[in-house]
Amino acid sequence: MSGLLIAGTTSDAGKSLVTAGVCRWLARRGLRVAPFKAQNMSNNSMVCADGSEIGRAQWLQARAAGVEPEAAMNPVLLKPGSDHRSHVIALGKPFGTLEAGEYATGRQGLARIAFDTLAELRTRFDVVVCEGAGSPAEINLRAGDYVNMGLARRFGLPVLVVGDIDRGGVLAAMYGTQALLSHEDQELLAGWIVNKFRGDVGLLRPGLDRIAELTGRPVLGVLPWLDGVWIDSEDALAAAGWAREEQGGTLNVAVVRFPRASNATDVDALAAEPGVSVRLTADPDAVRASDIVVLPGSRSTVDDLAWLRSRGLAEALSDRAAAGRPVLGICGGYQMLAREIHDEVESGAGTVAGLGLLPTKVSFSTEKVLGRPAGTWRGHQVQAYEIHHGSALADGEAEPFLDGWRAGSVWGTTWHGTLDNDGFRRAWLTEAAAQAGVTWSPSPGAPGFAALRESMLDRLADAVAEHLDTELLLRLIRSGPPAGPRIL
Ligand SMILES: NC(=O)CC[C@H](N)C(=O)O
Repeated sequence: MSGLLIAGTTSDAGKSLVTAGVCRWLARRGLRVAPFKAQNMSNNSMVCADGSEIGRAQWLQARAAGVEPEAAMNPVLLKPGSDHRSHVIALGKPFGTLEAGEYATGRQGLARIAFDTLAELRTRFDVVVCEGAGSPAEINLRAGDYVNMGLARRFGLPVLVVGDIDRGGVLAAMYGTQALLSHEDQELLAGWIVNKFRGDVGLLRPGLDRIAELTGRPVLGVLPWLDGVWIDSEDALAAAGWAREEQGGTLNVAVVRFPRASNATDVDALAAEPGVSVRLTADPDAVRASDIVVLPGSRSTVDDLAWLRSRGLAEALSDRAAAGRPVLGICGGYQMLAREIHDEVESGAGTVAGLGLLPTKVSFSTEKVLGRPAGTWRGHQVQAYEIHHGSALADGEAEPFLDGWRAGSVWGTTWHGTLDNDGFRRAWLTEAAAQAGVTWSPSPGAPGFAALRESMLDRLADAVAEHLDTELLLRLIRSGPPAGPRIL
């Protein structure tokens, strides 16, 4: 079998979820499927069983495929720490930093790693479904590209391009994408998928027919907008799908929108809980008014702490703590709650004062901690993962809370993913709601979070089966790009 590359006309066209749906659809047919993204830029990541770190989306796609997530599925992960600098993870482990200007020179070695990894992965799986990044029409990046057409050229992969009709301009984006590609690259372009469609597909049909005619490429199908399919977003907070949905709960949770939020998928499980409304905010009044406030992880703890202060959010958090209203800090957010932070590693700032809401001191070490710890809280099992350089030590009296501490209404842990554990999440929410003076209890019979994720993956695979020309999809995967296609 050959494989496939799923690219997009834009970022956020839905490539990750379409890839997840295709992975599950192929797995249902009894094939051994692996997802692959040569290079991901994201601060939402996951720790695999072997201790390697990969992008959250590839972890989800591996789950969709029913295989164990591993470093090879996302050999290069760039985690932006600022607008100009990314922390590079290669094959699941720290690999230094890359300045924006260094991409051209720094990338060659990374391209080699990605190509070697895909070559090896292809020997172990029946099909590898590759996901592109951004858009292949970013021709300014073509020379060093190893994620989009550069990857497809190297492996002779047929490329399907996903267009986002919800954003508008999808026909122009499809045509324009092809027109901007070189002849060599157009030869690999095999067809189109229209994504996130709401309404009557009959109205769209003449446009689709015309685009197929003009481009000489078939439209494999139109995937509908799927409500409720949003968890495990690739972009930290910015694209959190639940932020776009009406939730209408009685327990209000505010999640502080750090500029460098990381692993913010932690709050997905709160947004999925019946009776809970989650909002992203940078507004001190919202932080004061909400029942519960979550400080998520951060790729740049000290910088995001300074941002917090500059926005008046630090004061709002202190007021909450003084009034006994709950605040939960997770990893970077937990570090900020400390009395003091010593960091010569991530920010190089030395010693800075923390918010002083937990009796802890944090110090950063060059050694990165990657792990999948487990524990219990009030008798509930908790499976978690951790990704950090900074560690907190107690500097006074507090009640143990997972690996961290609780002092009054302020809770903190380095562990991510704790809220995915149904028993723990519901017990903690009940206790935090009581601290906030709100009566909230879990809805009997509400699905667990893992079951919700599974049903989301099933809905994606069902949409692939129902709306795409799956015969053509299989033919492309087996036989590669079409022979002699039209070149614009
Ligand atoms: N995952 C996180 O929130 C990381 C926190 C912090 N940036 C650290 O590396 O320690």
